[in-house]
Amino acid sequence: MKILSAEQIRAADAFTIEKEGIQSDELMERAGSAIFGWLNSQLNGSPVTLHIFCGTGNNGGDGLVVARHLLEHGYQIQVYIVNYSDKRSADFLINLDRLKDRKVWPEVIKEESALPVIPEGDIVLDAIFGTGLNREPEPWVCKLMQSLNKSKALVVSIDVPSGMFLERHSDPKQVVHAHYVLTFQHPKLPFFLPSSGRFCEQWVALDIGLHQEFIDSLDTAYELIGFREVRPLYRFRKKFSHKGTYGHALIVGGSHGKMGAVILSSEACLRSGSGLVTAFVPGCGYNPLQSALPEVMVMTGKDESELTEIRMPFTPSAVGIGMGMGTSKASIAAFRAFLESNTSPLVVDADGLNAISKDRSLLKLMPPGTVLTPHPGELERLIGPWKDDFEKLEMARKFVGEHHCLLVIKGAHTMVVSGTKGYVNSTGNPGMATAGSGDVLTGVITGLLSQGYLPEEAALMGVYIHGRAGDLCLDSQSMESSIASDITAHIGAAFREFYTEDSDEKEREVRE
Ligand SMILES: NC(=O)C1=CN([C@@H]2O[C@H](COP(=O)(O)OP(=O)(O)OC[C@H]3O[C@@H](n4cnc5c(N)ncnc54)[C@H](O)[C@@H]3O)[C@@H](O)[C@H]2O)[C@@H](O)CC1
Ligand SMILES: [K+]
Repeated sequence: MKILSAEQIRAADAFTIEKEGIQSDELMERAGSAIFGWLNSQLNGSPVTLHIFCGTGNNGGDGLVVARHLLEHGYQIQVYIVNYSDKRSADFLINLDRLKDRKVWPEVIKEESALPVIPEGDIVLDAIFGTGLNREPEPWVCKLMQSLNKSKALVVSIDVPSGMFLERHSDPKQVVHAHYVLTFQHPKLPFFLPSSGRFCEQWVALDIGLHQEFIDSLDTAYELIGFREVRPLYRFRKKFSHKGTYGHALIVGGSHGKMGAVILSSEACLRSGSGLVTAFVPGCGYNPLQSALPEVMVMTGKDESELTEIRMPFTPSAVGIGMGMGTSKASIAAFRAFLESNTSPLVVDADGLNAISKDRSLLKLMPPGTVLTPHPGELERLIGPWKDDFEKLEMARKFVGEHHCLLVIKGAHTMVVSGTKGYVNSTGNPGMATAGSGDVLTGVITGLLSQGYLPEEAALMGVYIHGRAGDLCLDSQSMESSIASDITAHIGAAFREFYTEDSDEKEREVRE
C-alpha cells in the first residue's frame, strides 16, 4: 500500500473532488461519516461522553462532521474549537453552521482560556491539526495537547495525531499521544518510525473513496508491504524441478561460542527453499553443525576457533555472511579475501557489517545488489549518527545510492531501502526481539536469493516471511517465550499462506 506525502494527499483529495464533480464539503462529509461509522461500531450507543477538539482547518471540519453524527445518534458530546488561528477553512465554517443549526455551540479555547477538565473514562476526539500542519504549534496549543495526553481519557485522533509532521521530526511535547488513529485511506510514514510510532498505538485506515487511478499513478517514496504486495512475488515450485533448480547457498560465519548463529541461519536458509546449503565455519563448528542439521553440508577453515580463511570450492547461488564471525584482524582479512573473489548474490549481517564499518574500503568489493541487514546500532556504525528518523532515512537512501546495495533496517517495522524507495514491513511483533532472530532473517533472505529471487524481491519477501513466521509463533508461544528457532519452525506456515485455498480469502481481507 502506498504511503503518500502531505502534498500527494492534497493532490489526491483535489483530483477526487474535481473528477467526481463533488463539492469539497462532500468529501469532508464522507471522511467524517467514515470516522463516525468506526466509532459507532465500537461504542455501540454507549453513554460515554466524547470531547471533540477541533482546529480551524479541515481536520477540525472533520471533527465537526463527526460531532454532528454523534449527536444525531444520541451520543453525549462536548465540542471545543481550538482557536489557534483566525482563519477558518470554508468547509470548517459550513460544518460549524450545520452544528449550530442543531443548537450546539462549541466552547472556544483561546490562549487565555482555562484548560478543559476531561473526566477519566471519557473519550477525546483529536481533530486539532491534520496533514496541513506546516509549523510548530504555539506554546499554549502544546499545553492543551499535553493536558489531553495527561488525561486518563481514551484518545482517538482523526487522520493523524495532532502536531505530527508527516515529513519531518515532531517534538514529543508538541504531539497528541493517540491510543487510536483513524486515518484516511492510507497510513502515514511517521506511524512506522520508532520516534513517532509510539504516538499512534494503533491505526485504522478508513476508505473515503479517493480516486484509485490517481493514487495508482503516484510515485511514492514509501510503501507499506503486506500480503497483497508480497504474494505476487512468490514463485510457485515447478513439477519438473530438482534440488539444483533452487540453488546451493553458502552460509559463512561462526566463532568459538557463537556457532548457534550459523546453525540458525543455515536452517532458515534451507527452510526458505534453497536446494542445498553448505556452511563454512571454523573447526570447532564441525560437530555442532553436523549434529544439529543433518541436511546441511559443512566445510571448515584451518583455525579451530575463528575464521581465518573462506574457501569456496563451488560457486554458490547466494552467500549469507557475518553471523557470529567476530571482527578479529584475521577474520576481517578472510572476509576481504572472500569479497575479492566472490561474485554471487550476497547478504551481509552482524560482524560482516561491523567489519565494513571498521574498513569501509570493503564496500567497493561487494557485488551490486548486496543486501545489508543492520540493526540500529550496526546501521549507525555504517552510515554515521543521525539527529532523527527522517535524517536517518535520507542518509540510508544516500548510502544505498552510493554503494549500489540494499539496506534492511531492522526494527519494529523493518524498512527495506532499495534504490530511491523505502518499503515498510507490516508483519512481526515484539516477541521477535530475541537472540538469533536476525540470524534467521539472514538465512531466509539468502535462501530466497539462492532460488533466483532478485535482491529487492528477496529482501521484501524475506522480511515479510520472517515477521509472519514470528506472528504465527504466537499461536503456541507468547511474546516472551518465542525464540529464534520457533520463528524458523513457522517459516513453512508463512509460505503456505501464499498458495493454500484461503490465500485468496486472505488477500480479500487485507484489501477490505
Ligand atoms: N482536503 C480535503 O479535501 C480533505 C481534507 N480532509 C482533512 O483535512 C485535513 C487537512 O486539512 P487542512 O489542510 O485544512 O489543515 P489542518 O486542518 O491540518 O490544519 C489547519 C490549518 O492551520 C494552518 N496551520 C498549520 N500549522 C499551524 C500551526 N502550527 N499553528 C496554527 N496554524 C497552523 C494551516 O493553514 C492549515 O491549513 C486532513 O488531515 C483531513 O483531516 C478530509 O476532510 C478529507 C478531505
Ligand atoms: K488530528
